[in-house]
Amino acid sequence: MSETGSIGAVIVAAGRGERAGNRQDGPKQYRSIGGRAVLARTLEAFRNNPQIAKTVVVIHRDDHELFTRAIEQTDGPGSLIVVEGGAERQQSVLNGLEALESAKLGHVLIHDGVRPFVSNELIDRVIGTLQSGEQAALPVIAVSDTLKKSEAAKHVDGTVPRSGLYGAQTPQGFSYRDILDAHRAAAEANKSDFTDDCSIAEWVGLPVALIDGEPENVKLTTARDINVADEKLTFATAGTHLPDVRTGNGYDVHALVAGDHVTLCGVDIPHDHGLSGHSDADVALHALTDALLATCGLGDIGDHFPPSDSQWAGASSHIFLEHAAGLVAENGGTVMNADVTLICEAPKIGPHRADMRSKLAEILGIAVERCSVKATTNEKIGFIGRREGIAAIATATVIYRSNPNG
Ligand SMILES: Nc1ccn([C@@H]2O[C@H](COP(=O)(O)OP(=O)(O)OP(=O)(O)O)[C@@H](O)[C@H]2O)c(=O)n1
Ligand SMILES: C[C@](O)(CO)[C@H](O)COP(=O)(O)O
Repeated sequence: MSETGSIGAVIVAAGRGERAGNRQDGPKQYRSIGGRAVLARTLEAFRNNPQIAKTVVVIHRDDHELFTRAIEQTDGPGSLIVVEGGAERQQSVLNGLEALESAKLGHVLIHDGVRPFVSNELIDRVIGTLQSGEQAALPVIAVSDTLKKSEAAKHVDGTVPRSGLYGAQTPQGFSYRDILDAHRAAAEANKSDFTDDCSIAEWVGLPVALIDGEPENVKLTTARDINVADEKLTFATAGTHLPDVRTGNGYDVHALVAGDHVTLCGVDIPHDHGLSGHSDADVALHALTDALLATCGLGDIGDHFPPSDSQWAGASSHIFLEHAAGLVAENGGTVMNADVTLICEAPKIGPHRADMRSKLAEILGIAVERCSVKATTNEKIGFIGRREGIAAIATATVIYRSNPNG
């Protein structure tokens, strides 16, 4: 295909995701669904389509770090162009289109970074419509609910006939030059209230062809949308609706000795003592490793990493948890949740809880919502109460596609 006729994509991901709620792990496009960031999945969908020659992703200026982490969950950045977005979606799209100007595209597809379930067939359908001569292609779903109108959102003012009404999806496809000119004209006219790109095409008088959208191609807008997407992908990985659910628990304890920090759930915490014992003596990761191994009856951490083996002295305990998670996966298991309780008088766990949960999520490759870290003191009773040691109890739940021991 000649350079002039090639097809580009603009993926907008610079929004703040206000309706999904602000959270520590960033706006919705960086939340984990089925173990990978929403945006990583969306970008992969476009990368996997051989017809797309050039892709630009538009991100928020504060999100470079989050974006780098999301990209690590794909095959890498490749020739992806990254630009910063604006205050409104419309501005973000324009920035993305401008960044593609030197690519001499024939057509461009504009897509929401938060529609990760876009299928290859839908991308092909949009491209096919453009290649058949249409100037703009819009995937839609006919409205199927009865529509009510209400100004005050209290009582119904009337019923809107739904015939001829459609919900608009992305990717929306255009002749590159037409949509760039239309966006520039809208910016020049200070019109900034367009919620999709076809509205801008309509505003400049371009004909927009309707094509079939896909019900699965939802826009993740609310926290519920994200939870539903995570469940859908997690169950798809588990590959079953009659799950073989296994629960495992683990317990570990290590002595407090002279030192200046402890490592718990993979997080280094400054402390007036250190922990002694196997590897970095991270009781939490050791207990959780045992809990995971228990779900498939594969013994305990000592069987896999004997304390007598000097290669594990001082080792970082995430190696053990990763290994256990790998065995679970090899046996057809999907980790549904991990729960750790730390039992210690000090240090305080609360300030580190979020980092610990993120660390567990990262090691296990699951959403942070599926990881829990709790702490309790031992009410100054016994060896823990006397600050002689720290203990951890862990529970893991895993769904197996088939009997792991069968
Ligand atoms: N200034 C903006 C606003 C939105 N978007 C992107 O446009 C897509 C669809 O927007 P929406 O679902 O409305 O996302 P947000 O604007 O992030 O959500 P909210 O309105 O709840 O804050 C998202 O991929 C979002 O990241 C963008 O690139 N730049
Ligand atoms: C472009 C869009 O996805 C079409 O449905 C949608 O309009 C963008 O989301 P927003 O919530 O309107 O910003």
